[in-house]
Amino acid sequence: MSRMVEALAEKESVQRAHVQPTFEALGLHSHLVKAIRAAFPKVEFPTATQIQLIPAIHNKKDIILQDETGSGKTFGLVLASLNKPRLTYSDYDVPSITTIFLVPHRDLAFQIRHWIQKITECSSTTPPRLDQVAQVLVRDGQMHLQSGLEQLLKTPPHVLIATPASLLEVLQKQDDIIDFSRVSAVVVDEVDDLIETIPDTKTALVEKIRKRIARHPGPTRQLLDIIYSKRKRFTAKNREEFVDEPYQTPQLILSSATIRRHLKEYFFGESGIVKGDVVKVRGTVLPLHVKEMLATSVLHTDISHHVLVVSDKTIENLAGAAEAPDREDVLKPSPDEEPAPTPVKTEAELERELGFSMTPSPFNQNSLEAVAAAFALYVPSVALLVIPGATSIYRAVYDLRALGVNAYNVDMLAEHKGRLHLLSGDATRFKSNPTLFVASVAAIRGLDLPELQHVFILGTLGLEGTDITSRTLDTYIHVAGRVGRFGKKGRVISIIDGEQNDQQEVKRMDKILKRLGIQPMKLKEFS
Ligand SMILES: Nc1ncnc2c1ncn2[C@@H]1O[C@H](COP(=O)(O)OP(=O)(O)OP(=O)(O)O)[C@@H](O)[C@H]1O
Repeated sequence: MSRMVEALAEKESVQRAHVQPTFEALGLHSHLVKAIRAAFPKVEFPTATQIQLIPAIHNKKDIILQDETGSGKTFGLVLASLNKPRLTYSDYDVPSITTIFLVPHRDLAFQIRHWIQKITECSSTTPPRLDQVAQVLVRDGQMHLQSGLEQLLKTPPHVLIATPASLLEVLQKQDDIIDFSRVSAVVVDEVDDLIETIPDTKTALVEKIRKRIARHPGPTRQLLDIIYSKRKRFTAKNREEFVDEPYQTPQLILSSATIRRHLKEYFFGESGIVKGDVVKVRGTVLPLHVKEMLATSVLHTDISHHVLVVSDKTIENLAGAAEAPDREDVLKPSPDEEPAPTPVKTEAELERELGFSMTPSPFNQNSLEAVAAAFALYVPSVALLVIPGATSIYRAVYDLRALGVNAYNVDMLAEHKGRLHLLSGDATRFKSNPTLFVASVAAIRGLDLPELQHVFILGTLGLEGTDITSRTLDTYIHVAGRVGRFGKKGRVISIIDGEQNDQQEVKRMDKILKRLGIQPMKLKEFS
């Protein structure tokens, strides 16, 4: 670099530092900031969301955090949580849990732990053991809840990351395992996924959903009722009775890109959990309306949306799709990289495959072929395929492999099934054999694979139910939001069966995009 270029770069970084607060200025300890920079060299300055969020967390008031997908909400929550001081249970001199993250699925839990692990490893020459800093509690084939419970008792971590169902189950086994009056904060990440609410209107559909929710309130509601039982008992009228009672409950942080009015009303009203002052941290998002024309504001402009309609004979762009400009910015495959290692199959996997080879597939093979074709055309290193929840991920993987696609189910604990892709850079050396991760909608909220530029959606049924509700639209926003993160370009390609039920699927997709105000674009390689 010439001296002049160096001087200019230095000037720019000085100017930036003047306008943009540093993590230290927001209250993060300098040793933590050092570890963050060492673990994530690309993280230099806080994002706009983090600038508001980190000081708000230190203020201890409840927080509603809403900003677009990929704006750094979860990452900011992790940093602020690691910065919190640890309390101890004075009776036993054992450290208590400082922050509990409630997340909708195991892979997000492991992603968060992986981030914490990276930071911990960079925190000193003799870093603390990971289980002292972060533990995951999920219902998982590989991890028995009993062992999670024992681990929690033996070494309470600074940060506990759990799915609500597993934490509830552990509390039902041993209700005093966590003293919630000692917990500093409870983060409900992807809160609208964990707590379903609906608008207060009187349509038959809304009534049906309301009854279902009343019958099955779900583990998150039950868990928050336990953690915040003291708040629930406290009203303006009985205030006096509680004067002498310690009224200490954890700071509650509700986070998502899509928090609708009816969810806030649930927290402020019906639930009796949120009282008093709440800090609202909002980014650029505009309110989500029942008529969704503003919803694109929560989708990045650098994501383009495409729909391929598939029949026995053709793969076509959706009628009415606009001509797309050339997308040089979306990476093209680069053939000369190192080949990816082929993992050895387990006995269970081989047995499962044998079973599949003898049974007909539930998937429309034309649609899977369209996925395989678009994947081969566009994907440089990694893509995500979202399939309907009622179908088998393993079967989809098997069928796609038969079509020559390097497909895997997402598993953030396994190197080649996601872990390698959690941090940008690690997997780019495997470009010659791009990977397609297959997941259902239930397992993609909050996932962050920095290289991801393509998401495929197989049919509309994965987008929550057969009716189009606000949840369907929010689900599309979250699926699309896996790409276009942090200034990267992205494509969302929906694959729709054009021969099903008088084009019902095509009409449904068209309606979803219209309600979201999205103009689909043509993929010029298809007719
Ligand atoms: N200050 C920062 N500078 C650079 N990169 C950042 C910064 N903060 C977060 N990131 C990166 O941005 C990506 C998205 O972060 P994160 O998952 O926290 O977003 P999010 O808002 O929670 O998204 P979603 O709504 O989809 O869950 C991650 O790869 C993270 O490492």
